[in-house]
Amino acid sequence: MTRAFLVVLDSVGCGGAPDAAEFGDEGANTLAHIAAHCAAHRAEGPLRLSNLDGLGLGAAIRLASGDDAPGLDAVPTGLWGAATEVSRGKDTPSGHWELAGLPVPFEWTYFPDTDPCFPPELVALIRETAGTAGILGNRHASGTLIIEEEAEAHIRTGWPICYTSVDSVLQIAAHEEHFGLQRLLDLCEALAPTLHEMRVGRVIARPFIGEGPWERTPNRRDFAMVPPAPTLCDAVQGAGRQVHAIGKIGDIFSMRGIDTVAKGPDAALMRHLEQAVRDMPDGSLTFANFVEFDSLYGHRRDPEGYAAHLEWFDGCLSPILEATRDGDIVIFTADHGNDPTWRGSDHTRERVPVLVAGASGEAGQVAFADVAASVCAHLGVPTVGPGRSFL
Ligand SMILES: O=P(O)(O)O[C@H]1O[C@H](CO)[C@@H](O)[C@H]1O
Ligand SMILES: [Mn+2]
Ligand SMILES: [Mn+2]
Repeated sequence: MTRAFLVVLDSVGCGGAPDAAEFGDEGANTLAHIAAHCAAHRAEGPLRLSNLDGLGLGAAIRLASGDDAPGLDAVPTGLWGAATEVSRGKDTPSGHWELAGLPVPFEWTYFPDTDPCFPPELVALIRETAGTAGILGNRHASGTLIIEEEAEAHIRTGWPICYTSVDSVLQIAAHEEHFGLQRLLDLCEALAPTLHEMRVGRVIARPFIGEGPWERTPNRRDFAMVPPAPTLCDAVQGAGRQVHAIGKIGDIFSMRGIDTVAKGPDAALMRHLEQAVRDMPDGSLTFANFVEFDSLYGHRRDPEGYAAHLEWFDGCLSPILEATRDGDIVIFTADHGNDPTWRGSDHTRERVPVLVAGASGEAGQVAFADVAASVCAHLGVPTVGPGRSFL
C-alpha cells in the first residue's frame, strides 16, 4: 500500500482560466507575473524553483496560459498538468472542496461593494451578539488597511471592525487585549450558523495586537460552512485510512473526514509535512495548505515577497521528497490565484498547476476534481466526485 500527500500552495495560480474575464481577471497570472517581475526588476535575478520546476512547473504555466515564465524552463521529470475550476467562487473553500471532489453546487452569497456593505439586520445581529452599540468598517477592505484605519476608533469605542472582500466572507478584526481574543472567537462562532444559512461561506476572526503599528496575529480562526456532500477526506477516512490535515485544511472542511491536525505558520507547517512524510502509515492521506503565499504576499500585492516565499518553499522540498517511500505520491497544486501584480487586493481567477512527484508524464489540462479521483485511485479507495484519475 502507498501513501498520498496533497499539498496546496494557497493562491499559486498559473493563469489561463477560461472564465477569467467574468471575474475581471483576464490576463491575471500569479506565477508568470512573479517570474517576469523577478527577471526584469529583482536584484537577485530570475525566480529559481529547481524542485517545482523540475517536476513541471514552468511547463504547467505555459500549458495553462501560453505565458512565458522566465527562469522556469526545466524538462519535467514529474507528472504535470494544469487544472481548471468550475465552481463559481475564486475562494479558498471553493478551490479546496473542488480539489477534494466537491464542486460547489450552489451560489455563495457575496456582500455588495457598497458603503455600508452589510444589511441592517446583520449589523443588528452583530451588535447584539457582541454587546456593543455599533460596528466599525462595514465595507469591502484589505484586512491590514482597515486595521490601520479603524484600530483607534475600535479601542476608543470597543466596537468590532467588520469587513468583507470579493469572497463570501464576514471578517471581524478586533484587538486581542482591548476587545479580547476569546471574546472575538466566541463572537465569530456565535454568528457563523446565521451566516452559513445565508450561504456566506465563512466568518473569519482576525485578531491583532499592538498600540500602533498594529500587527495581526496567527490566532486567526475560520468558521467555515460544512461541506454539503462527502469529499476526498470522507472517502479516505471512510475506507478506514488515516487523514492528517496540515494548516487550515481542518477549518476548510469543518473537520469532516479528518483525524488529526497540525497548525502554525508556514515554517512550522513545513516541519509538520516533513514529519508526516517520515511517520504517516501506509494507505494514509496527508492534506496540507500553505497559506502565507496568499495572506502575506498575494493580498498584500508584494511580488518580491511572494517570490522569496516560493523560493523558500522550493528550497525545503529536497529532504521531503527524498524521505518519500516507493509508491508514495506528492501532489503540489493550488486553490485559486492571487496575482501580486494585479489591481486591488483580491484573489484572481486562474488555472492552477498540478505537479506529481512519484509519477511522470503529461497529464495535460485536467479538472480540479480530477485531483480527488487520482488520490482515490492511488490509495485504492472508492472514488468521490465527478473527476477522473490522471494517474
Ligand atoms: O485582506 P485580508 O484580511 O487578508 O483578507 C483576505 O483573506 C480572506 C480570507 O482568505 C479573503 O477573503 C481576503 O479578504
Ligand atoms: Mn486560498
Ligand atoms: Mn486569500
